[in-house]
Amino acid sequence: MTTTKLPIHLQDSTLYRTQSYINGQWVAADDASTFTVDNPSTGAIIAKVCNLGAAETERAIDAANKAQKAWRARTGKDRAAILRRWFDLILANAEDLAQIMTLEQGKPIAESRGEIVYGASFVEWFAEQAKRVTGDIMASPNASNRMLVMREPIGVCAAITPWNFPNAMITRKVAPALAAGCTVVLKPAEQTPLSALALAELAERAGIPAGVMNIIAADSERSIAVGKVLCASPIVKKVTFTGSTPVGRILLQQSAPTVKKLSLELGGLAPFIVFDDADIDAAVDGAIVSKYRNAGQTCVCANRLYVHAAVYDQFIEKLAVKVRSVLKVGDGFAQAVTQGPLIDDAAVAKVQEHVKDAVDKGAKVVMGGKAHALGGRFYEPTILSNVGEDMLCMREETFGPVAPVVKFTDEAHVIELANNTEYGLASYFYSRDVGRIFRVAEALEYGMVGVNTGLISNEVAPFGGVKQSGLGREGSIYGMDDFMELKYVCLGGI
Ligand SMILES: NC(=O)C1=CN([C@@H]2O[C@H](COP(=O)(O)OP(=O)(O)OC[C@H]3O[C@@H](n4cnc5c(N)ncnc54)[C@H](OP(=O)(O)O)[C@@H]3O)[C@@H](O)[C@H]2O)C=CC1
Ligand SMILES: O=C(O)CCCC(=O)O
Repeated sequence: MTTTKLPIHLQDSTLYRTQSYINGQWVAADDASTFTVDNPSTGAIIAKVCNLGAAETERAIDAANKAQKAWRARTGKDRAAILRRWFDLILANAEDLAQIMTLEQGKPIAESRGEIVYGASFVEWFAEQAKRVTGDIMASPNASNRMLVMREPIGVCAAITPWNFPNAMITRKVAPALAAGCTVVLKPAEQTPLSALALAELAERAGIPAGVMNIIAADSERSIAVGKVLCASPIVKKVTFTGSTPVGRILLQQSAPTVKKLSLELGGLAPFIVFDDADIDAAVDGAIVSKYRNAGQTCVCANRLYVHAAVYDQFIEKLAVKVRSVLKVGDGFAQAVTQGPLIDDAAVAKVQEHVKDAVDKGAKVVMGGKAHALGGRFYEPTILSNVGEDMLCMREETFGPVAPVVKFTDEAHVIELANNTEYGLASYFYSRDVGRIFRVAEALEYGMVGVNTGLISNEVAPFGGVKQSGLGREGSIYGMDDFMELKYVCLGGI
């Protein structure tokens, strides 16, 4: 653990871990190497984190495998009690966890506090679900047979998580895995390992046994080797990943030789449609939440806004007024800030590229459209009008605070445009016509549809996408299914 002076004040400084966690031990890299983590608001180095690799990952898999037998043998009720202690500890330490998150991820402290509660909700939910695993008895076509179906934990799971939700993407994977009786080896993103390691510290205090939850921190280069080991291992039975579609494809490919089960939460290109019968003020509020949460760095962010011609000017005007009045860019720790920095220079470059491409092709900058005066990784909340389908921001996930607004006139055509993508994660629309609500919700080729709301995520909802946005669902009553196998037992000679 670190004993050097921390860059922030924590009530409990022992949550600020820089070593990885394998088999209940805090460990450094075999070669003692480290990587730096910075504060995206200032660029200041906030930690040197041990940089683990392939050999340490093999040991973590081995530990998870050894722990698996005893963990799965416990009752669901027993596992639930331990998860519940983890949940209580996360909430008891919520302020420290939020401080760590804003420090390494940059999001406004209010959003970090919200994410800790959101992340904890998955631990509570799956602690409850651990007690509710059931099987089935089927009517046999043969009178002398009896047919049973049991649910069993799949075994050792690998989890790879992104930087945009450094807490909730971990709990949304680890909690259902542990509840089901699986053990886990998790690799967080290079940019946000501290939140993951703090969660491991609390897991240890909660009594999660050695080897059941292991965390391997690594920089981007070593992450590739870690990923290869996790995918190639015949011991690992499942990979669960949140991140970009290209990396999802790599993991799928790497897992083919060992025929693993995969859950993939990948990129999105969410359409946000405002029909002419919509409540425009509500649509503006929904667009702000959906587009600018986490500075536009979520996979369910509205990426493409389609607004009916009859309300287009009114919508843009109201959106611009609201963005100016409610969004404040700055350091996530500063008072009243709602928009932190982007995660790194590459993220800023991607946003700049999308805006430049749009402007070059004829888009009009309604507001923003440039780096914020604060400099660094801060980018102005941006609205673009006169947008066309050929622009990059309409074809690729921008992952930044840019709202391209397109005019449409026809319901069938806008559905066609919304569906004209390889992605299928979240979609949104605003309408007060009940017939249209059903028609459009059914026609959108997406895993999730928000109707008259821009915020759809919670622990009860099945989160996930169709097409190349991924495989499987997280959270909800279905979230443990991906961590369990069905076993059919046939009793003969009755
Ligand atoms: N669906 C979503 O929620 C997310 C989507 N994205 C999208 O992806 C874009 C790029 O973001 P980025 O952070 O690069 O996302 P990545 O998909 O590259 O990273 C997500 C996670 O995967 C790890 N990873 C990357 N490559 C490999 C590999 N070959 N083997 C094993 N693990 C790997 C990363 O580790 P490391 O950090 O060490 O490289 C990180 O833990 C964003 O602009 C956005 O469009 C990004 C994050 C989340
Ligand atoms: O962006 C992601 O990777 C997850 C979306 C956050 C959420 O709404 O759960």
